[in-house]
Amino acid sequence: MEEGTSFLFAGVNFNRKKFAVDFSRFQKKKESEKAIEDLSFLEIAKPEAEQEEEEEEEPVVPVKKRKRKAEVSEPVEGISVFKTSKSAKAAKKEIEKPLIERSEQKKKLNKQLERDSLLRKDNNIHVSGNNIPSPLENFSELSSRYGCESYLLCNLAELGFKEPTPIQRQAIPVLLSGRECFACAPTGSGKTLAFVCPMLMKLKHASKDGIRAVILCPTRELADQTTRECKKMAKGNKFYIKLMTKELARNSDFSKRPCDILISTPLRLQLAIRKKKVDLSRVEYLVLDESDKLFELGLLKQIDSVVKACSNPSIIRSLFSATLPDFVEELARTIMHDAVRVIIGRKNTASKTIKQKLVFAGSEEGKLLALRQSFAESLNPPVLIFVQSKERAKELYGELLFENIRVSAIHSDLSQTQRENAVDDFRAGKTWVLIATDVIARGMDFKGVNCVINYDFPDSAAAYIHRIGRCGRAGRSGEAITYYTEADIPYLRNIANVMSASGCEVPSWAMALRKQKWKKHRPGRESISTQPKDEQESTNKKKKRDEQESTNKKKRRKMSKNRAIVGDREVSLVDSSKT
Ligand SMILES: Nc1ncnc2c1ncn2[C@@H]1O[C@H](COP(=O)(O)OP(=O)(O)OP(=O)(O)O)[C@@H](O)[C@H]1O
Repeated sequence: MEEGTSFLFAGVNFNRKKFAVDFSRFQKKKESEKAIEDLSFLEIAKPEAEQEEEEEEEPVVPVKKRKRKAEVSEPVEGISVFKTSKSAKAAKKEIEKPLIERSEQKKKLNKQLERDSLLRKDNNIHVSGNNIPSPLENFSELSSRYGCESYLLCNLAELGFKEPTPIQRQAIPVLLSGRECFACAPTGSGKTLAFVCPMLMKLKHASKDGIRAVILCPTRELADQTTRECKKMAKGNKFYIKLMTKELARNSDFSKRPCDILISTPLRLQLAIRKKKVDLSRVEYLVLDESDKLFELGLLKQIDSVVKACSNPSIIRSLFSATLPDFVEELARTIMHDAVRVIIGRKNTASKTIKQKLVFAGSEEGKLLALRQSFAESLNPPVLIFVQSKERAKELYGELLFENIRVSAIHSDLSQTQRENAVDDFRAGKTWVLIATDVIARGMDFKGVNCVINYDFPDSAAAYIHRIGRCGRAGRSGEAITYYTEADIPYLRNIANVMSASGCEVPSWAMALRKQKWKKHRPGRESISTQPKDEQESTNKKKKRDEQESTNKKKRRKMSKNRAIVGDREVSLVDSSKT
């Protein structure tokens, strides 16, 4: 390994030999078998159980037992052949008691295992790992099994959460029992609560002993939303919950400010680590939300520095996402210990409550016409429209602005305040249509979005799942429309597969297309405009001329500031020796 490269990168080429022990832990085994194997008291009871079965098949009494029987007493016609002593009887009872207890325990355990597997089956929960805790039947088990404080149960009730969602049923007990976890569950299925609730329960109370939990999110918007959700859940218990802003990352010394839970994007936290503004050595819980995004190449180094800085050996790490590619699991296994894997439904599938549709738009112009037509016929706001770049977001915004539709756009060229306003206005219903790049494709919880339109074809199946997952959340229904052009056809099969896996109708020819080796699909597209092409060209030329003119003006103004007229000569005021 290169010097300075950390263990996280070592996992990129997952060495199965080197990690044979860890790897073997994740080999699939029957859950019930495992639970039985792992309970120490059953290790003693197991041979006995086997013996019982043997006894049923073969009526021969084992030597040991016969001997003991003879020692105790064998009444023949009412007379004891051997003298029975009180102490022998007592000894027999003593021996029998734990055996009975063990067999009772075993019966109980088997019943529990049956209940667990039924509950998991009903909720489509798939688990693997050692000795996995029982799923929750209801929220009140949080207090009966784990001593949850009443403030948290009150908050759940206040939020109207009557029953745990499938991911919450299983991931909460896993984390509460101190186990690491990687979890994959559909979009909008309540993953946030699945990691926030056990975190609050384990941290118990606010403290000033430094940062104890970190949640990493791939975007500022999601970090902001998670902070708000965390605060809602913690209401009534004065935890210090902080969102890492740029300002805090640069200038605030966290050793001087109390912080129990820190929520950040990887970039900001890495900056604070580099500037020695945070000490993460006491962190007990680390959550990587949207973990597959965080494990993408662009963010991997930042994640690595956070993982390294969280040096507490008893840290509990967990990964959550609606999509969990195999490479992320393999990478995660190299850093996690005895982790439990929880998958709800099938891995990498879209939420079943979304009606998905493909629309052939032919060309870029066709897309705009199709969009206008669907707005005229059946606009059912709020609607979220995804495009592939910030330039295209601006172009489409320009086109829709004059259509008497309350529209706004969000992309990375906007300031943070502008981005926040766009999200807030959409949430508050001030705008009906939000045009967005993939910056808000993941994790954002807009409660009532009715329809997601993929104006530009998504660049991967995962992007598709996350984008359309902005509607159809928490059991609500939603609609997803994906426009495609000739350029997108080779990539249609990946999306068609996702659609078909969640029970939507897909044209058979799309499923029969050749399998593409996946690479990000972002083709060059004509600009979004209904202007005829020659007009478009002249508008573009004019735009360019105006831009050039304004840059020249700025330059001239700057230069004239640095020059003065001395006598009849114009001289430079800039010290030429310094330039
Ligand atoms: N037990 C529950 N009962 C009802 N609603 C719930 C429950 N838990 C969470 N929710 C609600 O479900 C919605 C989706 O939750 P959340 O944002 O955590 O989903 P998610 O699985 O993280 O989605 P994504 O994959 O898009 O990030 C939220 O509005 C949340 O308030």
